Amino acid sequence: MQKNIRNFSIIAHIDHGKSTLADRIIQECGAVSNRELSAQMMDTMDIEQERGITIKAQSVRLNYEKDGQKYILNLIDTPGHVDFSYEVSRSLASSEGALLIVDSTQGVEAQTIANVYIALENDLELLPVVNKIDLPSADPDRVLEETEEAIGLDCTEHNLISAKTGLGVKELIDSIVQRVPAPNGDENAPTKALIYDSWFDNYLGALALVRVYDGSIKKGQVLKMMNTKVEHPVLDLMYPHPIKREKTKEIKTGEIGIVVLGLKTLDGIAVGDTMTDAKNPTQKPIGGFEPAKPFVFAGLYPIETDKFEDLREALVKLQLNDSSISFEPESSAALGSGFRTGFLGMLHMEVIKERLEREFGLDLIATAPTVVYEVEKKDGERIEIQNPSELPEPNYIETIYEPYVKATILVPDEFLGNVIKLLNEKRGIQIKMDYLGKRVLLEYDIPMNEIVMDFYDKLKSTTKGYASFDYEPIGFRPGELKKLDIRVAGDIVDALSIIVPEDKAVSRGREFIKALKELIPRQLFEVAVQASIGTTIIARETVKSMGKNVTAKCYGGDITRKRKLLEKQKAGKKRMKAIGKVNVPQEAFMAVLKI
Ligand SMILES: Nc1nc2c(ncn2[C@@H]2O[C@H](COP(=O)(O)OP(=O)(O)OP(=O)(O)O)[C@@H](O)[C@H]2O)c(=O)[nH]1
Repeated sequence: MQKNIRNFSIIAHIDHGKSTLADRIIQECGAVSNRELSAQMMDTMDIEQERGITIKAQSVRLNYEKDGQKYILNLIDTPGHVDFSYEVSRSLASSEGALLIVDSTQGVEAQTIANVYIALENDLELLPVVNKIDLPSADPDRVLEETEEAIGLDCTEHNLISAKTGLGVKELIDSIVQRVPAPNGDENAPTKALIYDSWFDNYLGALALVRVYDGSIKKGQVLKMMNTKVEHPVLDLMYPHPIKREKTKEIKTGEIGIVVLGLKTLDGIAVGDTMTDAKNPTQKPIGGFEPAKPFVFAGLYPIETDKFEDLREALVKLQLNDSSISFEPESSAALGSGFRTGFLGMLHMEVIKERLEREFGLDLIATAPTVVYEVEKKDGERIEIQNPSELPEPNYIETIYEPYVKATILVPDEFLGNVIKLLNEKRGIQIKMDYLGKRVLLEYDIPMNEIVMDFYDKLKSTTKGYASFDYEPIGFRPGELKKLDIRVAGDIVDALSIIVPEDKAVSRGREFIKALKELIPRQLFEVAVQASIGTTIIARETVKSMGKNVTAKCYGGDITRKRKLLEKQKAGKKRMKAIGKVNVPQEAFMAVLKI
């Protein structure tokens, strides 16, 4: 019965307590015994637990009884980080309501606002929930007032809770039952279901987590993915649960469930696609499908050149789990053979690199991340550039387009000057500036390239950690851009090339090679480090030679000490990549992030 189903998500700024609340609701509904209750059940991946962040959306089906009526509560946890905003939007599209969690010691933050926009686009009923009221510094009145002001949401009806102690959580569940609308799909229409998450299970193969809008999904039914056109019979159906999934023969209208298709890869099971009956398809798919698109690219190279095939195998395996990664072989004169790999954002890139090293035992060099540029050539052709070294010669280029984002920033007014200065340095364009009590809400359009560098760190350090930040891609705009090359000992190191705004080329080139000079260890000879645009050298530094022999200062006397020094020198080399005659450490490839 649809009238007794409630589908809801939890949205919040990072660390405001989503996962803690999800655990508490699960416990309150008796879905796990106390023995099974381990902290942060909803965050299941190792790296998620270690970093305390939610990467993949998790869902759970719960039973709840109120006034003698039995309800099914489907809780949809959403990823908390900006890199995964597309998953947030699909999770929200699967719900009728959302709990808007605000930390009573912090107040509304950038991500709260960004997520509310997505929720409102999806017409969700928003329930304001003020969390962490057990803390002495909690100020729920101020936080509620701020929520009304920043979001324009009527907060007369709200819940005050402590997800940690459980205070107010039962009342919150009652509010969910009362206020979140029941789904109202057409039970007799052809099957129509939204895939809002998909992943790979070693035993079961590809799994799709779906929300059924119309009709139902039955075991044995042949389903068709409307966008990718993949058709496949349903092998099994399950209800999602963090510990034990329950099998079912049918996922009915308005419900969520896991579809087992027995496919060996995730190909064709795309988040955002619509599933329907292959023989009796629905007329229109659920709107707004866009394939997850990598925004940030970097080269990944094995330090030992014979590990190239191992790296390929590892990437293939990871892609089974995470279809948003893309990779293509590339070769660099400096680094040898590797892969140009695409990620959803910087955090995603770090997580994948860490998993490759940890789970597959690979030692990798990663080049500096870059965004995707679009180049319109003089002959009219438009090409995509994922690697700065591929930029065509200037005389072939008509216009270079770069991706922009809409950045939302909340900052205490005492730091406003610092933040505006930083945004100007990063070529930001102010769209909006509003006061919220003693804090300021800023909206800026800003080139994405400026924020994949160390924008977030700089923002944090210039505001003593008080600013919060979120962003959303808004498309490409033309830019006055140039390729900056780095030469080490006279040779261009392709893996160090970057694309820079023309009017900042000289200053950034200078800073870049200054940083490189510090990172490239002294060699047996003097090494020139230069920045150039085309054939023009715009800056130069010299790494002084260390003299002929590290053992020279031992005067030939102490032979053990001499051997130790030579061994140390040898070990030091291993973590380096030899470029021509010069050994360059991993840090040098990330030096660009510091400028
Ligand atoms: N004192 C107190 N601490 C809380 C409460 N709720 C959550 N916390 C703590 O706040 C921190 C963040 O909570 P999480 O549940 O991990 O936050 P989250 O929003 O899920 O974070 P992401 O998954 O990374 O987006 C943890 O250390 C929790 O223990 C609360 O009601 N009271």
